[in-house]
Parts: sequence; C-alpha cells; structure tokens
Amino acid sequence: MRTAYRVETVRSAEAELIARLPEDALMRRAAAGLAAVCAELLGRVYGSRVVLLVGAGANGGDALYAGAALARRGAGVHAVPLAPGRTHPAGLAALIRAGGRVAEDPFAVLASADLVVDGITGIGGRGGLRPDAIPVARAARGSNAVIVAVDLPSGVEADSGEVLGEALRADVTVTFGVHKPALLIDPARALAGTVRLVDIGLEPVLPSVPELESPQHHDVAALLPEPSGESDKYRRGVVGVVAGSARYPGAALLAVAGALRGGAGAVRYVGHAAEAVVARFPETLVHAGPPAKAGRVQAWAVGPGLGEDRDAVREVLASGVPVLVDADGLRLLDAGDVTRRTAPTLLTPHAGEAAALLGVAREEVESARLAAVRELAARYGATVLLKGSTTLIAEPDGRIPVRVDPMGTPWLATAGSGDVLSGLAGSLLAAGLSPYDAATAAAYLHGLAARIAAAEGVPITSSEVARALPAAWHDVRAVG
Ligand SMILES: NC(=O)C1=CN([C@@H]2O[C@H](COP(=O)(O)OP(=O)(O)OC[C@H]3O[C@@H](n4cnc5c(N)ncnc54)[C@H](O)[C@@H]3O)[C@@H](O)[C@H]2O)[C@@H](O)CC1
Ligand SMILES: Nc1ncnc2c1ncn2[C@@H]1O[C@H](COP(=O)(O)OP(=O)(O)O)[C@@H](O)[C@H]1O
Ligand SMILES: [K+]
Repeated sequence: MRTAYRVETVRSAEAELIARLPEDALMRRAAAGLAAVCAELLGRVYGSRVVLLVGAGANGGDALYAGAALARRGAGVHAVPLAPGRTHPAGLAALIRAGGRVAEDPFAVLASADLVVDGITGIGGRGGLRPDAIPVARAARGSNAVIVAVDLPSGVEADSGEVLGEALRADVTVTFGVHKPALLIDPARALAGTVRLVDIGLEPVLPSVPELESPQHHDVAALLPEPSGESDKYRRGVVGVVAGSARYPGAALLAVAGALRGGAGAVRYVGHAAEAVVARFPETLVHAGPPAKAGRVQAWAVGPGLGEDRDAVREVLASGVPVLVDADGLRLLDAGDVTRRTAPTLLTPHAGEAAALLGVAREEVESARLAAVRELAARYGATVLLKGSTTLIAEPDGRIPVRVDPMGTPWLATAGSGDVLSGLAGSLLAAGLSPYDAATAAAYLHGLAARIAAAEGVPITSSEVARALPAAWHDVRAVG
C-alpha cells in the first residue's frame, strides 16, 4: 500500500527526528533530494537557468538550499522572494555563497527560465495562493520552464486535496518523507504532476495507521478470491443482481457482465430484463419475481437502472446478507433501512448521488471528496465508495484509513461503466470479501480493465470494460 499522512502527523514525526539531528539537517536532506530531481530534469545543470519562488516558510528554505546545490554545479540561479524580510535566512545565505542571486525583475528571469522551483508553500499553506504570489505563479506557468513543486504544489490544502483559491500546477512534485493526502486526491492531485518521494528518514517515526492508503497490484492480488479443491458454485458465492427496468434494460446486462467477472460462483439476476440477460449471458440464473422469492444469495447488488422499484430496494436491504446499493437504489433507499442493518452495506454513489444523500450541492462533494466520503460512511453506518476522478472508499469507523483507488482513468467516464462496477463489487462481496476490500478490488480491476481496453487511446464502451476484466485479473495476478 502507498500511504499518506496528515500534516499534524508529519509535523510531529519531523519534530521527533529534528530533536535528534543537527540544525537544518532534515531540510538539507530534503533539499539534496530536490536538487537531484531538478538536475535529472535539467539533464545538463551547468549553464541552465533556474528560478526559485520562495515563500515565507521552510518550503522556501528547501528551495533555497536546493538552488544553492544547483548553483554550485554551474546553474544560473535566481531567487524570487515572495515574502521579503521573511525569507529563510540560512537558506538565502547558502544560495548567495554558492553564487545565486535575488532577482531584480522576477518576470524577466521567469521568461527565460529552464526550470522553476515552486517553494511558495508546502504543508503550511492555507487558502490558496496569496494575491501577490498569483502574478508570479501565472508567469511561471506561462513560461516554457519545467515546474517542480517542493513537497506540494503551492496553494493546495495538504490534508484534504481541496483547492480553495488559485494554486500552481506543477509538472513534477518532489515530496518529502511521505505522501500527503493532497497528492492522492483531486482536485489537488491533478496539480501535482508526477510525484517523486524523497526519503528523509521519516518512515520509522510515523504511526502504523495512515490517513489514506492506496493499493498496488500485489495488495489487490492478495484480496482476490481463488477457488480451491473443495469449491462448488454455491461455496464460491452466489450474487443477486437487482437492476434494469423497461426504461434502462441495458443496465441489467452491464451489471451482470461485471458480476460474471467478479469471482462469485453464480450470478442470479432478478428483474424485468430476465429474457435479455439469459439471451446474452446463458450462464445467468434468472428470476422475474421479487428479490425475496429469488432463492439464496450470499450478497446483493441493487440499483443500476432500476427505475422506481422502491420495494425491491427495501426487500434487499431487509435481507441478512451483504448488500451493495448503487444508482437508482441510492435515490430510493430509506436511510433507516440502511442504518438498521446488521449485515454489511456498501453504497457506491457518484458525486451527484452522494450530494443528494448528504443534502448538499454536487460541487461541494467534488471539491471536498474526502470529507464527503467520510461523512456519508459515518451517517449511514456503511462502507462508501465515492466514484469519480479520484475514487475513495471509507469505512464508518473513521479510524480506518480511507482507501484511494490509483487505477481510475477518465476513459471510464462513459455511460454504464458504473453498472459494471456494481456487478463486479457485488460479486466480490458474494465471494466473501468485506465491503471495504470488495470495493477496493473492484475499483482497481475496473480502472485497470478500462486502461487495458483503451490502451491504444481509443474511446471505450462499458461492455468493453467488462470484457477486459479477465485481462485485468490476469495482470494483477501476474505481478502479485
Ligand atoms: N520541519 C522540517 O524540518 C522540514 C520541513 N520541510 C519543509 O517545510 C515545509 C513546511 O514549512 P512551514 O511550516 O514553514 O510552512 P510552509 O513553508 O509550507 O508555508 C508557511 C508559510 O507560508 C505562508 N503562507 C501560508 N499560506 C500561504 C498562502 N496561501 N500563500 C502565501 N503564503 C502563505 C505562511 O505565512 C507561512 O509563513 C514542508 O512543506 C517542507 O517543504 C522539509 O524541509 C523537511 C524538513
Ligand atoms: N474523470 C474521471 N476519471 C476517472 N474515473 C472516472 C471519471 N469520471 C467517472 N469515472 C468513473 O467512471 C465510472 C462511472 O460510473 P457512474 O457515474 O455510476 O456512471 P454510469 O451511471 O453511467 O454507469 C465510475 O467508476 C467512476 O469512478
Ligand atoms: K510548494
């Protein structure tokens, strides 16, 4: 798992290290790592033109020490202090000693820069860039220089990934010690570019439970169900899919397509599209009556394209097995039917559905995804997978790390892909995974399948995402 920690935690870990080390040692470590990445990006350091945007705090100090190292290797380095009089004194002195200078005209040096180091704010930044930093940040972005953010792109909220004002979009972010939430969650993540992690010795002093975790291939491989010698189709799990309506018959097919590739031993479809489902997927068991009469299942996935069948949602939520609720099911559900449940529940809203469940505007969810997913999970006492440009998975117990799916791709923004995801996650639930793990594995496989299907940069359909799921399993298993 890749992990991310909150500012408060990072600061206390840093304080513990700083107490044991000579003055500025940690900053020098950070700056050495930063300078090494800058040198790599420049290719030839000697004769290159580097501009440092320097804020009032230690983030500016990192930039100045890194600038000094580059100046010693023959780069022409200019500092642009954005809080004159509050510039890190030792860092500035080191830069001047190494032959660097304070820029007389920031805009002139930016216009001809090869590389800009963004040291305006790091984990101490709040509320977007200050007005006087904005023109300089815009000039940097408008130049041809590569922009390297120090620790975080300046202007983002480190702990939440929110962007409350203007922020500087970087090409590369060099972060120290550990990832911060903003490097994993949009909208901030989109401003970080490629993230490089520099080890400054923080790992051993960090707590074992992070704020966020983001799975890699081997983590997902360890979650995937595998049939054994004793398996039969019932032991592998039967997933019940309640989806589709006269208006949205396709949702039934897409949810079943996802469910058939999720590792359950059988898929039982319940609803109005039974004929179409069997015609397309003869391996599906079907039932045209109410869910309660459909026969045994180990988990339900209810909601995609369901229309107005409120009774079906209520019946499924009244069952004693794990239930996934998506799409129309989220619109129709009664909150009390969810909070009363004793078996696990997984809700899979997109931002609009999450906003409706929370009674806020969609933009509020999109700009503060972490807060929204936590709040939903706590309020409904359910695991919540919030879909979108960063898919997040939260447990009702706020002490458990929120999981961030790293595999999402904008190619998934195509009609019906969410239906495939609910079938897939429902199937993993039926196969015995907890909602937290089923949601994690499903989001990962779904994103990877979309990447595989869109490999040539061609638009993909949701059916193609479902068809690429076996290739995604294969890919994950091959590495894990
Ligand atoms: N504590 C340590 O020993 C280490 C800290 N490191 C660096 O130190 C950074 C944190 O340093 P600080 O705590 O000094 O905080 P920052 O340097 O991130 O920023 C705080 C300063 O910026 C100003 N500021 C806040 N919001 C602003 C905004 N929106 N626009 C413009 N200015 C704003 C504040 O007045 C404050 O002076 C880390 O991100 C990292 O880069 C690294 O050197 C590693 C070691
Ligand atoms: N910009 C994006 N980047 C990455 N993934 C996205 C983006 N937009 C949507 N997705 C993903 O696409 C899927 C869309 O699901 P959903 O919103 O339910 O659509 P539908 O109802 O059409 O199936 C989700 O898995 C979501 O995470
Ligand atoms: K920065």
